[in-house]
Amino acid sequence: MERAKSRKPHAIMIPYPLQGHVIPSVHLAIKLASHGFTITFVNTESIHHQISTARHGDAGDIFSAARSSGQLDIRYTTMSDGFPLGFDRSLNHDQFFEGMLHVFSAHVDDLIAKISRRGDDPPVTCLIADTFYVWTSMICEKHKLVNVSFWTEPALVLNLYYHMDLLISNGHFKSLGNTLRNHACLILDRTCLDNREDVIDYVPGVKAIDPKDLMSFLQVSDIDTNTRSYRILSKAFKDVKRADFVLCNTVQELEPDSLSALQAKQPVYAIGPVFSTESVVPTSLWEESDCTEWLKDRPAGSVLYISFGSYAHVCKKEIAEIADGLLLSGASFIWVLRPDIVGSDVPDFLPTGFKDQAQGQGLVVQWCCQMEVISNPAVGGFLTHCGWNSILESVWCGLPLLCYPLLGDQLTNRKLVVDDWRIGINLCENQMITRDQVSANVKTLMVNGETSSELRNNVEKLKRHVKDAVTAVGSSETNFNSFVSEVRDRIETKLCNNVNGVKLNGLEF
Ligand SMILES: O=c1ccn([C@@H]2O[C@H](COP(=O)(O)OP(=O)(O)O[C@H]3O[C@H](CO)[C@@H](O)[C@H](O)[C@H]3O)[C@@H](O)[C@H]2O)c(=O)[nH]1
Repeated sequence: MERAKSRKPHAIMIPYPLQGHVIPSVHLAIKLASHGFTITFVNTESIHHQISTARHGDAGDIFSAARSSGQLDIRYTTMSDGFPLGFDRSLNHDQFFEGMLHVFSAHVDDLIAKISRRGDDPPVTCLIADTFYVWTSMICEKHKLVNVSFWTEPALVLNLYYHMDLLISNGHFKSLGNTLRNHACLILDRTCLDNREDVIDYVPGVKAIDPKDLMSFLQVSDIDTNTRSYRILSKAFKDVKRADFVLCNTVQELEPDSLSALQAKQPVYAIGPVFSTESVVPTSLWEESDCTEWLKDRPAGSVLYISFGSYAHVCKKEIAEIADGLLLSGASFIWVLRPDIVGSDVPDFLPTGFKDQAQGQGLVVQWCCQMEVISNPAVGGFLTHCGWNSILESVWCGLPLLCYPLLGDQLTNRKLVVDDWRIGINLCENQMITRDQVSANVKTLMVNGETSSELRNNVEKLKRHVKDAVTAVGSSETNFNSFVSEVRDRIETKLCNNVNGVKLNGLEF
């Protein structure tokens, strides 16, 4: 037993193969390694290929600089996601997610078996996988690993998915499976899928939430979408209930009620924000533009930073209205528009002449180092799709937000930002976005006035909570240390249970 106790924990980490999941996972890997873990970090070959392409050459071992600067034991490997490198995952989104649902686990199984066979020192004892994966408990049981789920969205969103059964039984979310059970609806009449529209006030830890603020996947009335996303969600959020630990990239003080409700069910730790302002690990999937020169002589707080993240798409019409609204507002801006923002088959999406008209006022880039740009004193506001990383990063930099949620958790995140914390405003009030609304709201955010200063005061308060949380005595740091100690104990217990001649991933007793 003593031999087992003195060994370092060795965790395999598998982020979801999307930018907004890879970035916090990389930071978590570094944090765990600096607390004595050995980490084997796994990117899909496709993600590795995109990182390499963005850097115009093979990115190699992305942790090599972090390893030598911090003497961290992080190993790096890649695995197939089941599709060839040339397969356009953005364009063939549905097919890709079917693969994630049905094929990915076989590759994970293979990889873990391979790592176990080669007898790594220390042996693998733990798996840290993204909460959206549907296979984690099955893999952990098979390979006798401690199961850690990493949640990269707000605790509120986890809490709502966690209680999907309540939403279904109360008629606020009618899954297709539920509908099919109802014989009267067998004709698949769309009205059968209409969800209740009154306020949801029965989810533990959620005071009240309007159904329009639920994650988009729980608001669908389209049958095909409903079946596909429901199959992933129902499996993943059943599976998370079997995790030994759940790590959330959020802050206890920001979401105490949802966290308490979840903590009453299983060990859930708020350890966020998990990011570093000086990361040496390449993670960008697109080539970054350097905006420093452009920002150099801009007055403090004068530039609006705009990004819709790495995943969601925006249609050409919306881009045109935002573009015109920006010109009308007269505000300076940096606008990140990734090449597949409309679709990877639509290369030209900006209105003709926009770049010329915006010269001097704005800069359009395909990607940048967001943390570096929004930390620049010239930046004074953030027009965002409400991705959770962007919200945390914006709060960290004390920037108020202009919210344009597009899908998934972004709709729920908007509620936190605008309604609960009052650190942002909506870009538009109803579905249809217009240039006049864009211009008016950009001005409200960027030009000094009552609303702008109230938002700035509120975001400063939140920023203090977030920064305090990661100090040595702060909640996130304390939670992280408890997790490290608990996971070590759990590994030991697991090893004890496997004693008496059983060999666990190459570890002998
Ligand atoms: O030019 C850019 C734009 C973004 N980023 C970074 O990319 C990440 C983007 O993450 P996020 O803001 O969360 O947006 P998405 O990429 O859209 O993230 C996905 O993952 C998030 C976390 O699970 C979810 O909240 C989102 O809804 C989902 O779309 C952030 O760390 C940004 O700093 C850059 O470095 N450069």
